[in-house]
Amino acid sequence: MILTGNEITKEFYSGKIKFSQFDMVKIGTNSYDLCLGSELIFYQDDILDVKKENKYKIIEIPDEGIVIPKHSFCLGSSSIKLGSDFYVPIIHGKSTTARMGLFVHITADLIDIGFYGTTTFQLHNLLPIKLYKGMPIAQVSFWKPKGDIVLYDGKYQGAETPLTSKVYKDFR
Ligand SMILES: O=c1ccn([C@H]2C[C@H](O)[C@@H](COP(=O)(O)OP(=O)(O)OP(=O)(O)O)O2)c(=O)[nH]1
Repeated sequence: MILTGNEITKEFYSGKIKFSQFDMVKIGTNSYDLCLGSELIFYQDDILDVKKENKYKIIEIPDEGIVIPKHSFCLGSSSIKLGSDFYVPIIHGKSTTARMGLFVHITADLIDIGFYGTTTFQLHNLLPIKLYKGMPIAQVSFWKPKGDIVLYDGKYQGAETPLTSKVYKDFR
C-alpha cells in the first residue's frame, strides 16, 4: 500500500517518516520531492573493477549550474537525509526531468527500512543537460510493508553525500 501525500505529512509529524528538512510544498499526491545536493561524483577509471574501490572525482556544482554532456554517468544525492523504520521508501524520477532524458537511478530504486541518510542518485542523461544544485530532481514514495521488519545496517547507512559503490566490501 502506497502512502498518499497527506499520510506522508502525518507520518512525518508522528516521527515514523524522517526528513532532515520538511517543506509542505514538496508534498505531492503520493510522494515527496527530492532536490539535488551540491556535489556530483564522476568515476575516473576507464574500467570499473567490482573488487576494488575505483577512483573518482568530486565536483561541487557551481551556482550557475553545470552542463553534463550527453550519455554521461555520475552520482549525485538528495539535499536532505530521509528514511523510515516503518515504511519502505522508493525513489522515482520526476516526469518533468524524465521528459528531458534524465534518469535518477539505474535500476536501484529501493531504500531499505532502517536506512537514514542522503540517497545517492545514479544520474544518467540521454541528452546534454544543465543541472543546478537544489533543483527538484526526484521523488520518494513510501510503502507499507507486510511481515516482520529487520532494520537496515548496511554499507551505505548514514550517507551524507553521494557515495560510490562499496561492492568491493562484498568480496572480503
Ligand atoms: O538509488 C538508491 C538506492 C539505494 N540507496 C541506499 C539506500 C539503501 O538502503 C542502500 C542499500 O541499497 P541496496 O540494498 O539496493 O544495495 P546493496 O548493494 O544491496 O547494499 P547493501 O549490501 O548495503 O544492502 O543504499 C541509495 O542511496 N540510492
